[in-house]
Amino acid sequence: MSTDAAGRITSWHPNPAVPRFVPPPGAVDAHCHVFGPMADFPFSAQAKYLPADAGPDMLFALRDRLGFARNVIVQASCHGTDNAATLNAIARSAGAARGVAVVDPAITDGELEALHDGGIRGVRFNFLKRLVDNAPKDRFLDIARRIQSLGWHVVIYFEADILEELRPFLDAIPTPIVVDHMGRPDVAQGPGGADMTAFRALLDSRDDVWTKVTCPDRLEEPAGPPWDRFVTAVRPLVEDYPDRVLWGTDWPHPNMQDAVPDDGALVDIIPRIAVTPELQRKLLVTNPATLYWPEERSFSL
Ligand SMILES: O=C(O)c1cc(C(=O)O)oc(=O)c1
Repeated sequence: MSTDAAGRITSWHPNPAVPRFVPPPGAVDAHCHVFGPMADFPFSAQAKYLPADAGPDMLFALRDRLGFARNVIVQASCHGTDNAATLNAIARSAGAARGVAVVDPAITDGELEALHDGGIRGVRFNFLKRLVDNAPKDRFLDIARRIQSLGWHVVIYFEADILEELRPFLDAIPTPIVVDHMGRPDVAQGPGGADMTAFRALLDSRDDVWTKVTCPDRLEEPAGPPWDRFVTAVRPLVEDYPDRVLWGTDWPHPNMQDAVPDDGALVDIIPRIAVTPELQRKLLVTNPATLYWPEERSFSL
């Protein structure tokens, strides 16, 4: 555990390996965050963790080291509903990042449009009690209806044990849905286990539910490569839903300070879950472009 004198936590690897796998041109790290810097972008009073600074310069250096071209920056829970740090990182990316915001239900339509102008293309609903105090489904649904006209989607983070309870809420969301970290299945159950079976039922219920095949470090305990159980459980999902999967590092790995993953090793998982160049291109290039840079996709199709 790395905590400085001010109690601020470092949850990322100090010197990640350069991966052996070379991502295809235009590859997107579609799930990462920025923390601060705190002097410019203070953390929320409700934050459940107090991280050290992990700002845009560090994120873009990692992107280049890993061989990626773009980032999708997901507002981290420690920044609450103030998206300034995420917007700052997008603005500093020279067009190489877009983002997902967390918004207060009282947000105005004008404020949503300003987020769109700042590169936001979705809102995140977080149901993890260790990360947020409230997850008001009725107010989330209201937001989901209001973002429809912007062409955005909903990103949702929940754990496998509440999937069934969430189904009526999920079914009512009128926009595409992206599920963070596959709704945290127990990957030790294997590809046909109860958690993956329930998650596949959600994917099969409509064709606009997407997922991020991310976080072997979070989903496999004890954490650490080679993450064989993650690969065994997730590879069939990539093969069966090749047009609805996204991949990301999850850097700077909020709350992973006791077992920080090496981002280079995380990238080297990709060819084990997406085993052909075509699957890799969909996972890393065309799928994220469809959600985050749709104006480019309409030209290339
Ligand atoms: O599992 C987590 O602790 C976690 C936290 C956050 C966040 O704080 O936003 O985001 C993630 O994707 C995962």
